[in-house]
Amino acid sequence: MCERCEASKAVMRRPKNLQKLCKECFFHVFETEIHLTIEKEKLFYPGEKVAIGASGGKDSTVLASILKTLNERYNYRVHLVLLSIDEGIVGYRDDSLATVKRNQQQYEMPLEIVSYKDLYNWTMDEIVSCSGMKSSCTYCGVLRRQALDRGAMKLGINHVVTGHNADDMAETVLMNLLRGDTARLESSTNITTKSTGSPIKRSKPFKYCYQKEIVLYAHYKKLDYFSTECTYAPEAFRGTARVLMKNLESVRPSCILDIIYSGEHFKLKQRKKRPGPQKPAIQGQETEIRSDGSVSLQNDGNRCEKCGYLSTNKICKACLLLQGLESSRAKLAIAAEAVPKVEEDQLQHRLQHLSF
Ligand SMILES: Nc1ncnc2c1ncn2[C@@H]1O[C@H](COP(=O)(O)OP(=O)(O)OP(=O)(O)O)[C@@H](O)[C@H]1O
Repeated sequence: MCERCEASKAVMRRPKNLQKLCKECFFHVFETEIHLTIEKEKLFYPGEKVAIGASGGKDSTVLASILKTLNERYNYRVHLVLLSIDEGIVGYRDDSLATVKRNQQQYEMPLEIVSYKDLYNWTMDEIVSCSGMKSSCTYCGVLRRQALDRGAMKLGINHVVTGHNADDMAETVLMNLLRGDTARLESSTNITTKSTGSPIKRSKPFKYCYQKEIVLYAHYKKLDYFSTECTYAPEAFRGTARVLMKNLESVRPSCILDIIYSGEHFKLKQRKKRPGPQKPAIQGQETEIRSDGSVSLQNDGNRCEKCGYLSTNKICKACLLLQGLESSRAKLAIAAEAVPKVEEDQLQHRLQHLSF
C-alpha cells in the first residue's frame, strides 16, 4: 500500500528515498517539493516574465508542465514563455523542436525559437564538420548560454529557467572537485546564476529533483517529450562523472542530494584579489536589441568588440570560439589541409579555459 495515503496501491518506490507511493501521492509530493524550493529561494515575483529553456527533452517538458500547474495552483502570477534554441543539428534538434511546437499548443504558452545560424552564422553541424566532435559540447554550451540570454532579451525577459536537475548538479560538483576547479566548485550548487555582465538570471527549479523521478513523472502524466540523445557525443569527462554517480547512486540513493549538500557547504579559502582596471557597472544601462535578437554595437567598454553583445571582456566567449573556427574554415577552404598544429594548440588552449 501507499505509505502516504495508506488507501491506494503503491505503484513505485521513490528513487530519492525509497518511499512506496501511489501515483496520485507521487504527483502531490513531487510537485509540492518543487513549489517549496520556489518559495524558499524566492525564485519568482508576481508579474514576472519567465522564459522556460525548452529543448523538447524530458526535463524541460516536465518543467513547463509543472510550472504551469504550480502557477495556476499557487497563483504565482508569472508569465511563462517557451524559449528554444535551434543549434542546427539535423536529425536531432529539428525533431525535438517539433515536440516543443506541440508543447506550445498543449501548455498554451507563447514560443520563441532562436537559431545559432541567425545569431552566429554557424550551425553546430558546420562547427563539428570544421573542428571535429571532441570539443562540440564546449562550443555548444558557450553558444547556447549566450543564445538563451539573447533570446530572453529579445522578448524583454530577465529570467530564464532550465530543466537542470539534481543529477546534473551533483555531476558538476564531482567534475569540478575531480578537476580541482575550485572557482567553479564554489558556484556549482547555486540555484540562480548569471553570466558576468549579463542582466539575465538563470534558475534551476529542479535543483533537488532526481532525474529518475522526472522520468517517472513524465511517464505517469503521459507527457509528450523527445527522448533521443544528442547526435554528438557527450562531453567525455562529464560522461565519466555520470557513470561514477550512477554507480554511487545504486549503492546509496541519497548520495545525489548528499553531494549537492556538500557542495553547498564547502567554504573556500579567501583568495587575494589581483588589482585590475575598474570597469564601469552596466546595471541600469540601456540595451538596444534589434528585432532579430542582435545587439547594437556601442563601444561603452562593456560590449564585445566583434558582435556588440554584453561582455566584460574585449571579445565575448562566443566570438572568441567562433574566431578560431573562422580561421580554420578559411584555411580549409583555401588549402583543404589540416589546421596548422600551432593554431590548433592555441584553440585547444582557449577551449580548456572556457570549458565548464
Ligand atoms: N536547445 C535548447 N533550447 C532551449 N533550452 C535548452 C536547449 N538545450 C538545453 N536547454 C535547457 O538546458 C537544460 C539542460 O540541458 P541538457 O542539454 O543538459 O539536456 P537534458 O538534461 O537532456 O534536458 P532536457 O531533457 O530538457 O533536454 C534543459 O532542461 C533546458 O532547460
